[in-house]
Amino acid sequence: MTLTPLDRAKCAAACRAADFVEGGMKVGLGTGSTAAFLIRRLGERWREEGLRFRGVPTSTRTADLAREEGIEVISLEEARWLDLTIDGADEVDGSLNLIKGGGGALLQEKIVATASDRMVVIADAGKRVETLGAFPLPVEVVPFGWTATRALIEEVLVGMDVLGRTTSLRMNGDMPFVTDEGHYIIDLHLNRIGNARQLSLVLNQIPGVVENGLFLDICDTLVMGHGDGRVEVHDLASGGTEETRVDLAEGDNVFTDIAD
Ligand SMILES: O=C(CO)[C@H](O)[C@H](O)COP(=O)(O)O
Repeated sequence: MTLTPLDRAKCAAACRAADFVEGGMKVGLGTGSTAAFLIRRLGERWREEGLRFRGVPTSTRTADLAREEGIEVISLEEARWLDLTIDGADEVDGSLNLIKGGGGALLQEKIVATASDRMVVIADAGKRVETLGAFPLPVEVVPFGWTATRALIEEVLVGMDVLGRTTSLRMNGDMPFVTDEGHYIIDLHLNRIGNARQLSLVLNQIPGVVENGLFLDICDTLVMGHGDGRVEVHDLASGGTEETRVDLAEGDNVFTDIAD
């Protein structure tokens, strides 16, 4: 099976980040295709190295995959606090601020990441941007009165430093997409977000808005993969960047399982 350079980049980042998990840790497990590579790799380490840790999933999809891999799954209520969360992202800027929620799991992802000593983001190099906003910003809303909530969101966007102002209700076929918590998602097509902090605060003040996909000052480390197996690890605290290469042969099973 031929794997795309994009899959290789995601897998390289995920395999490198899997090394951050140590025995006895409580680990937040992200959602999405990059996070799926991570969970496969952690499953390998569980079986082959006897690595034992407890995973807190950020979605039912991730919980199912982690259990399939034989990883011990606990809830955030049981864990209370986590050593580490590893998750994907839709966009990452130079300060490691993020847009997340492309997979619709932003609420659990934000709660889990915020309840962690360290958040590590795994991403292919295409996710790196100068300024956030080309990827539509997901906003999770309560279904009750969602059209009124959407109108209020569109109203506040008028005063914001953004380029685009259209919004769309995320769909799943003919029906609205429903999150694990039973909410809807409104995607904001902003193109460029000039002041992410202000936008995040204003959005979360609108009644009916549960949370938005801006993750500001939450990510500590970015592990960015390239299609040739190169991986850059950017650490915010030290300001340092380390470059390594992941032996992709090592991740072959991980690749195949996901690609299938
Ligand atoms: O935020 C997310 C899910 O809500 C994902 O982490 C984000 O969408 C990236 O996904 P992928 O790794 O598939 O590109």
